[in-house]
Amino acid sequence: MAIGLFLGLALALMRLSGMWPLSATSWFYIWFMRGTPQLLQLVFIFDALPLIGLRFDTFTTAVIGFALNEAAFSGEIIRGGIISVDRNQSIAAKSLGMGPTLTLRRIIMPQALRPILPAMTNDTISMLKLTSIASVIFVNELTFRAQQIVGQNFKFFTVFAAAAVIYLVMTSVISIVQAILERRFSLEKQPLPGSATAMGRFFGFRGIEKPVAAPASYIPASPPPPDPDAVPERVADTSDWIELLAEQQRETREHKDEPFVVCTDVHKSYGPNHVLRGIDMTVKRGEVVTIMGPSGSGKSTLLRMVNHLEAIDDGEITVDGKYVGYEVVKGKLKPSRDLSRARAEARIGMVFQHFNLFHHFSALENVVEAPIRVYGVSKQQAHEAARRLLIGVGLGGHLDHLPHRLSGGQQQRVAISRALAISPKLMLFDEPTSALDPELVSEVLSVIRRLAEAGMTLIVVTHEVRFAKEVADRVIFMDEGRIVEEGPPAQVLGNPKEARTRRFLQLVEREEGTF
Ligand SMILES: Nc1ncnc2c1ncn2[C@@H]1O[C@H](COP(=O)(O)OP(=O)(O)OP(=O)(O)O)[C@@H](O)[C@H]1O
Repeated sequence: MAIGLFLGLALALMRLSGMWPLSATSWFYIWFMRGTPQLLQLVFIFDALPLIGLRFDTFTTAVIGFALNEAAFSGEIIRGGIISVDRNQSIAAKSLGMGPTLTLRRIIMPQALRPILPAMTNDTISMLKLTSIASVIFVNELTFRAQQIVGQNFKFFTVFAAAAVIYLVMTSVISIVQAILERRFSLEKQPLPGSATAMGRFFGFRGIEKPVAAPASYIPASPPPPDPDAVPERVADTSDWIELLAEQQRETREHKDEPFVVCTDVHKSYGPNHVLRGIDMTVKRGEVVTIMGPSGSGKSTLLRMVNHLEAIDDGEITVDGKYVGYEVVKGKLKPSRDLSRARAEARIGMVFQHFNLFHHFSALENVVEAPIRVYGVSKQQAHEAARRLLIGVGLGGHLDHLPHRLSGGQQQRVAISRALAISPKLMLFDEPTSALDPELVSEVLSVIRRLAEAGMTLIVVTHEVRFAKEVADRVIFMDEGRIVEEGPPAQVLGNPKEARTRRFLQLVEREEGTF
């Protein structure tokens, strides 16, 4: 079973890899093993392989046969689990500089295990019962042995009932392991009332579900335990936090107004769709730039290319004088071999429209993950900094809450804290408020406003005209993959030169009222 699972994981990863020889080999193996009777496979290993000098005893034959067969089925179950995890989870991990193995181990597999476990348990139980067919190669397994005993004493009912009880015990053990693992990887880490008994878990019923109150243990004991009542829901007084950020931005202040993000003639296509058509953009150190434009104009694509979440087709982008994820080889730009490391070194924080928090981690765990795993910060230091950041954005009472127990505005504030925890030199915001209810928008915007006050370099894709007027140093308006107009907010938003900008602003004004 264990061998089958291990091989199954390898087959699933091979099928999902972008390399077609691996993917095709895995596909062929799965197709063949699932398409041929297991009985034939056992007979083949036992009778045909000796012809080429591979001779195994009956027990080893059974182990190999079942493991190879199990690998094909578990491979597909594991692949199904992996692809069921939202793609945005790995995009968020990438943006934090996490490499493929770390992302698979820490982010994807713990979430994939939830759908994998029930299917895998079914499969294991089926396999266990199927072991009876090993008797054809004279493996002395349970059913075969029962038949032999019945042949001697003719007590059909007693002997077969005993065999059934032994099977039931074995399959029950597997079901209990499943229940324990499901609980371990459940998003409901806190015990659910009505489902806390082992019997309840075993049989899969939950009793009467009641709303779960946050247990007292939500508030960590040290350092300073924040009182949930004392931390208001609005963004807390963050002088301490702002000081920390302002301290981090010292270099920014010393070199203020130097070019920091430089995009030169950047092009990007998705198939025939030419999304970016020659973008030239410079963002200075400490500058706050908002990018606006109609849907599909390429704003998010441009943002994702700054930290190399998307590759550039033509042109170049530098951040702090360096290419992110490219190296110059013989005068030409080549993708870096270690892209995750390049992203991590660039220290670019990114906040997404749909937050992309890691669903299986609490708010605090979301924030400490990259500092500990990617940047090697000690656990204690990372936890202290994360608490400080989360308290700073008014979430001191929610440190141990999983994302689905937080409102959209709270989730976005965790996402901002997570990006800030890597001490970014640049923050990218991709429509950070467009998935939020109107009353939650201001709590997120006020955090971004504070980052601007701390002197951080920010590029914010947003349609919040009032926010852009108040906070941005410059507004860039994009349409059809080009920059149509850029300048100070008062000019671009108050008195746009281009008819296209005017039309867009009129539409936004109509939707959101006067700004
Ligand atoms: N991964 C992708 N594969 C294929 N096409 C894509 C991909 N990402 C974006 N596009 C396409 O590129 C174009 C620009 O998308 P992008 O998300 O950058 O626009 P946007 O201006 O940010 O729009 P919105 O405000 O709606 O998010 C769209 O036509 C979109 O369908």
